[in-house]
Amino acid sequence: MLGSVVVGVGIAGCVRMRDLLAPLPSSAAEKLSIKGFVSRRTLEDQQGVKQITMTEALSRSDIHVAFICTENTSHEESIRQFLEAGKHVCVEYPMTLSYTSAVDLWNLAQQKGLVLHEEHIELLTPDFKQLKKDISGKTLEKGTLHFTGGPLKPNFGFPSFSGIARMTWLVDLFGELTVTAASLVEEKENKYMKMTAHFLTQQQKPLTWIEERGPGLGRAKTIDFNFQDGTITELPDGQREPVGLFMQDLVLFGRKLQGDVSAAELQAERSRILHCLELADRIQQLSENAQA
Ligand SMILES: NC(=O)C1=CN([C@@H]2O[C@H](COP(=O)(O)OP(=O)(O)OC[C@H]3O[C@@H](n4cnc5c(N)ncnc54)[C@H](OP(=O)(O)O)[C@@H]3O)[C@@H](O)[C@H]2O)C=CC1
Ligand SMILES: C=CC1=C(C)/C(=C/c2[nH]c(/C=C3N=C(/C=C4\NC(=O)C(C)=C4C=C)C(C)=C\3CCC(=O)O)c(CCC(=O)O)c2C)NC1=O
Repeated sequence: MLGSVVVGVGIAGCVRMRDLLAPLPSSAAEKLSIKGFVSRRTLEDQQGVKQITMTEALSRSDIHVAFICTENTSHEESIRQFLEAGKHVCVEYPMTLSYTSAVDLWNLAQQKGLVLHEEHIELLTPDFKQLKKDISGKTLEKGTLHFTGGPLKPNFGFPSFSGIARMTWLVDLFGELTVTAASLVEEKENKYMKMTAHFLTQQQKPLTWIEERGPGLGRAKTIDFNFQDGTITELPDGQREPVGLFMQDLVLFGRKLQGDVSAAELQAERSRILHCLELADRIQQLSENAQA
């Protein structure tokens, strides 16, 4: 059994605790058990799980794994502390708020022989799985992905990082991208922002990603993908699955801990994650240059 700690008790942290308390039967997630949670607040027991201090989490020999579920600005430091302490890490996306720090952390994990896993539930949704099937074999001419949502709390970072799930969709569907232009419109007083990023695929086809957040905007994605033989403007309704998204991710993490994921698969995932973080960095630079 691998004793685990959940760091940060928000939406994601609570779901992690729920799933660790009732892992999918006969799956790799059953290898994990929860020993406690860490919070910067003083909290009562959560779902029967006890609060422990960060020092305890880092030093206890029966704790082998940390789930980092805090807001994005604090991921990097927590990941580093747990890796240094010899613990495996599962972090909610985005891993960090810069490409170089992610490379550093990944090297550290490798040196220490530890698993560093970044959650990507957006790739596990039924809609995405169906979209990927529908698109397979088609040749893209141009496309747009427009995300809207409510304002984020502070400390989630630049929108190309907080919204990396949308870019991960594009990269998973269409391959490696190059950023050609990016801009950010921000009305801080209205809690409104709109980021626009333009990409080219390796086949030199244009893709646009819009990340828009503001009060009253519902969480939604609109797509407009033009292919040589037709257009997809609606997300397909995928087949609902009995296993929740975070549980599917937990099973994948568990399989990595057991050494059940092939080196090729690990390498492909790592390349995709680092590529997306590099694009996020580039989008931030271009947007900030445009504003200066
Ligand atoms: N929500 C989702 O569906 C998904 C979230 N993620 C990622 O998960 C991470 C965390 O996101 P999410 O859980 O949504 O964020 P939350 O805002 O719910 O929680 C973030 C942190 O804020 C603190 N916090 C939570 N509630 C309160 C409160 N009432 N008062 C004061 N502090 C509070 C907690 O830290 P502490 O306990 O230390 O105070 C918590 O870890 C992010 O990296 C995000 O990108 C990724 C995919 C999906
Ligand atoms: C109701 C309020 C609500 C909040 C505060 C919320 C927060 C929230 N959802 C996220 C992603 C996500 N959230 C979900 C899904 C959910 N997440 C949920 O909390 C719920 C109830 C669902 C319902 C199915 C998915 C699938 C993602 C992955 C990102 C994506 O698909 O774009 C993220 C990570 C950043 C991002 O990609 O936008 C945050 C902070 N989601 C919400 O729905």
